[in-house]
Order: sequence, then C-alpha cells, then structure tokens
Amino acid sequence: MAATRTPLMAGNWKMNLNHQEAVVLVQKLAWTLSDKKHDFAKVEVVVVPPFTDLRSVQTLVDGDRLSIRYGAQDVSVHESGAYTGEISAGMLAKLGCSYVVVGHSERREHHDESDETVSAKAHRALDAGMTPIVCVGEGLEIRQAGEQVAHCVAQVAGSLAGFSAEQVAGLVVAYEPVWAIGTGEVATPDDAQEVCAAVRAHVRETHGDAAADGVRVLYGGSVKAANVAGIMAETDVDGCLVGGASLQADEFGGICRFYDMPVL
Ligand SMILES: O=C(CO)COP(=O)(O)O
Repeated sequence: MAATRTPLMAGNWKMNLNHQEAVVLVQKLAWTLSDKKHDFAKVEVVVVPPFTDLRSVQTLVDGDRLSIRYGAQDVSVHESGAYTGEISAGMLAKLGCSYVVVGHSERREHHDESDETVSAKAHRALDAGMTPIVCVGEGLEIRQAGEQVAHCVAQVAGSLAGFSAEQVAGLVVAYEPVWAIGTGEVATPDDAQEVCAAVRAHVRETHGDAAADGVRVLYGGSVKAANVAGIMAETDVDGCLVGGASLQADEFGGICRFYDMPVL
C-alpha cells in the first residue's frame, strides 16, 4: 500500500441478503466503525449488495449520513431499451452508487463475459460518473503453469481498452485468483504482490506514471480480519475485495481496520 493512494475495502455480498437484511448489516457495520472512530478518509469503506438492496441502502446511508459508500455487482453494456432483466449505469448512478464491479470471475465464468464486454461495462459505469472495479484473475491451471502474471496482464489490457490515462488513474482493478475465491485458500502476500505489481507496471507502460500511481489495485480471495494485515503490507496492494467475510459486520469492520491487525 502506498501512502499516496487511499486504501479501499469493498465488500462484495454476491447473491446474499435481502433488502431488510442489507439494512441490518449496513447499520451494524456503521456502528462497529463509529465505535472505533473509523476515519473514512484514511480507509474507504464500500459495500456491494445485490441490485434489489440498493434503494434501501441508499435511504439508510442518506438518512443517517453515513460515510460508507456502496456500489453494484454488475451493469448492462446497454444504455437503455429492450434488454429484459438488465440494469443500466444511469439507474445505478441515480441510486447513488459510487462503484460498479465489472468482470467478476463468477460473471466471466457463468455468463461468459469477455474482456471486451468487461471493457464496455467499465465505460458505461465511468460515463455515468461511477468508478468501475475491474476484476481479473487466473484459475488453478494457469497458476500451476506459472502463467498468472501474463494471464492477468492480458485481462487488464483487454478490459481497460479505450480508457485515457486520466480515466485509468481513477480506476480500481481487483486481482482475484479464482482458486482463492470462497475456498479458504488465501494467496500469500507475495502472490498478491506479484500480480498487483505486474498490473501496475503494465498500466505504467501503457498509460504512464500518473495512471500507474493513481490506479488502485485490490486483492480478493478468502480475505479475513486475521490475514488482511499481511496482504495490505505489500506495496502494490491498495485494498481488498472481500466476499464471505463482508457478510459479518465485525469481521468486515476488522478488515477495514487492517492497520490494527497483527501481520501473520
Ligand atoms: O470473490 C470475492 C470477492 O469478490 C472473494 O470472495 P471470498 O472473500 O469469499 O473468497
């Protein structure tokens, strides 16, 4: 983590919690963090609930003037029209979303999303004034062949196609090795650093220093309060994209306060 970039902890709830449960969890998280006098300028805290929860989260965040930000798990490549079941970037922006996750490995896998699709979604999000969290990551076979860096850099290259240096400087990339997602198999801090550094080096090559120094690169995959500090100690890791552990206020609160946690 570099001092010039604000660390970002984002909780991807995936397909968990209805809108009532969402309100309870965000309230608990807000209490937990306010109890500890969390400085949101020091570590940005984001929840990423299912679409159906967003309006309730917006109402709570606005009503209680919470500093927690929120985002969506996906967005349509289309602006509007006859696309049954799709949700547009404009709709999400209107709900006060700050972020949109695009290209999560579960969408790449179950919905066949290509880098081209991911790039189109990222453009939609950015055009609507939200920050895309662009996910990349390798499966186990690629990792075992030692090709994780080449694979992830290629995904970044494809997913960031057509973005200006200025735009890239404000983006978030999340490195999530597929073999570490929901498996309890966390990558080592060195594994995380290797790919996050390569992503930044690639951005430096293609978009220049300002983009490379600005873009935030997160790690995701079995992050918990107990292992977050070691991961965050790495120079090129600017935060975490958290799945399972973000469904518990105490646990996610601990992750947001990684600097209080012991380095394992
Ligand atoms: O996919 C993830 C976040 O987007 C990671 O999930 P877990 O933290 O449950 O491994």
